[in-house]
Amino acid sequence: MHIEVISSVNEARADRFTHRTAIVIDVLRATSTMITALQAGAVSIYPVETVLEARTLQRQGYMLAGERFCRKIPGFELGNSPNDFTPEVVQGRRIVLTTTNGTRAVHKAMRADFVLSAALLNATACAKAAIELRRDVVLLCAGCHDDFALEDGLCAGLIIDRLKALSSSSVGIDDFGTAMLGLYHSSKECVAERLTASSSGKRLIKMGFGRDIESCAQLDTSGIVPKLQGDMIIVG
Ligand SMILES: O=C(O)[C@H](CS(=O)(=O)O)OP(=O)(O)O
Ligand SMILES: [Mg+2]
Repeated sequence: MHIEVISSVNEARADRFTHRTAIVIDVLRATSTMITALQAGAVSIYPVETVLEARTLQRQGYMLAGERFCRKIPGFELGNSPNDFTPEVVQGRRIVLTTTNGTRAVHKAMRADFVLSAALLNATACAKAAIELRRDVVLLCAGCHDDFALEDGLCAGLIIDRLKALSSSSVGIDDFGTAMLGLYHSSKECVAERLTASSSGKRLIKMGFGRDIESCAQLDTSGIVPKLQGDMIIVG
């Protein structure tokens, strides 16, 4: 198995995904939110790039969720805080999600044979699912506004660590992936601190979303692996 890591959406050329399994990572907060929503019983998540597309789907019974500048979009039922996606709120619902980076990243990865969503919450489950799909793997760090985001790179390193431990075949890693594996190994005793000190973490704290960082910093608390099927993300 060969593993490549793409540092941000900006670097995500379509040809990097062909014949591969793509793992999209947006720890703060979109992919953590997707995992939490599906864990809480949401039926599906429809990732869209614009607020207008989301509003159009509201008439078809979708629950609208997402953020701009970290805050809930006016008229939407939910923002991008994983803690708001409780069973009471989302069980049985079809959700449309639009966020600044994460949902854009899912769209960039759509050329892949399979598209999975990962965060710290489901890293090991996601690595296992990727191994079962028997393709080379490309990890797409969503990043922030086209730049690399530390929390996504750290999670990529964690998933590479798990892929290496669990794969029965030999594993080759590109240079950026090797660097992210090193980042994970040097951070594993202080994951929450790394998230808090990251640019995205500082921004979320400033905006009053510090509690979300605590939730997103949990390792392997979920066995849910969101998987793209057509336009929808469902439990894989
Ligand atoms: O809602 C979030 O945490 C971010 C917003 S921003 O890019 O940090 O302003 O969006 P996401 O798509 O989850 O990275
Ligand atoms: Mg992010």
